[in-house]
Amino acid sequence: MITLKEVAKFFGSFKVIDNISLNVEKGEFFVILGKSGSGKTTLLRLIAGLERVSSGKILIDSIDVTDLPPSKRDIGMVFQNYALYPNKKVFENLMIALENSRIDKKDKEERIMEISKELEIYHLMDKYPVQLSGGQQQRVAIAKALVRRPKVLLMDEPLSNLDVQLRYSARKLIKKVQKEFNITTVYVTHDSNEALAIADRIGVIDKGKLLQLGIPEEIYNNPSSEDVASLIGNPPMSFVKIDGKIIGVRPDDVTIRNDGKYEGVVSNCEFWGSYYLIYIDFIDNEVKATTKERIKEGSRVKFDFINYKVFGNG
Ligand SMILES: Nc1ncnc2c1ncn2[C@@H]1O[C@H](COP(=O)(O)OP(=O)(O)OP(=O)(O)O)[C@@H](O)[C@H]1O
Repeated sequence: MITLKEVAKFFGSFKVIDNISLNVEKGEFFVILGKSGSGKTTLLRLIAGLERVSSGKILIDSIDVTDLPPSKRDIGMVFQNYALYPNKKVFENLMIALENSRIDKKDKEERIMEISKELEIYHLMDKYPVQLSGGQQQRVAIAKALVRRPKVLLMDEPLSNLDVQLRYSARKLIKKVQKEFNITTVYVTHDSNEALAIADRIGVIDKGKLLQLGIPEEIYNNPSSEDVASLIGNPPMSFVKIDGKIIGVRPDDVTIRNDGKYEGVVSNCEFWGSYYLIYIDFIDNEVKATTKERIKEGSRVKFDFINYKVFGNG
């Protein structure tokens, strides 16, 4: 379990992390979601010990690690750039990760074989990193982080260099291995769909503050504020001002019909595969809706909201 107690981090006078307290349970897949610059990477680096907290405490399995260096925290890390030794073969890269483990050579080899089979890199042991595809390098980097069997795995946008197809298979594999080894994981992303797909629980942060903590369904169905709602879902929610109130409505919750209460003009129509996404201008607002058929730009349409969330007075 990882415990953060009122953790704050300043760079100069700039508060990057603002008194964050949270628990990540043993074996939990915890995702930190936030936009660029929100403080995600800094929070992960604080847990790793790559940055020192300005105030607060960090505990791993009830041990206070606040003042310990990364090497003493029993963590594995995977970052965007996979940090493999270019002049070492895959097998040697994995051996280096076990350099300080007090187990004999045979056990080290067994562990490497086990994790390599799991991550489907067994056949790549004699290759140099440069001979591997991005997806293969990423799997080696994960193997490198896991082969020591750390208590905690920290991942910072580990899929961002992969193409779309590979991202899906890689995230499935990460989740499978994480559950099999029951490893407490903190995973940073700015991609809300990725967060919703992979997380046991999500912590949404903005400007260094923890805005909401919950399971994916809670965060999606019941965002606690406009800031959280604006980060979740693709296509995203529209925010409209109606009768002095700010209302958040998802594109799926807008129906186009002849007797609709509202009326506007379609300014854009995009094909998204199984539906079209249309943008409707009305009064000072823009609403996105999904439709089964293409609607020409410039058309007038009537519509209703079948579901929405009120976020306050506008
Ligand atoms: N070493 C540093 N010195 C000063 N400011 C920093 C330092 N590292 C990060 N920052 C600032 O702290 C803020 C948070 O940065 P951080 O990298 O944690 O955000 P992020 O959410 O991970 O963003 P991204 O998704 O773009 O990587 C940013 O405004 C950044 O400019």
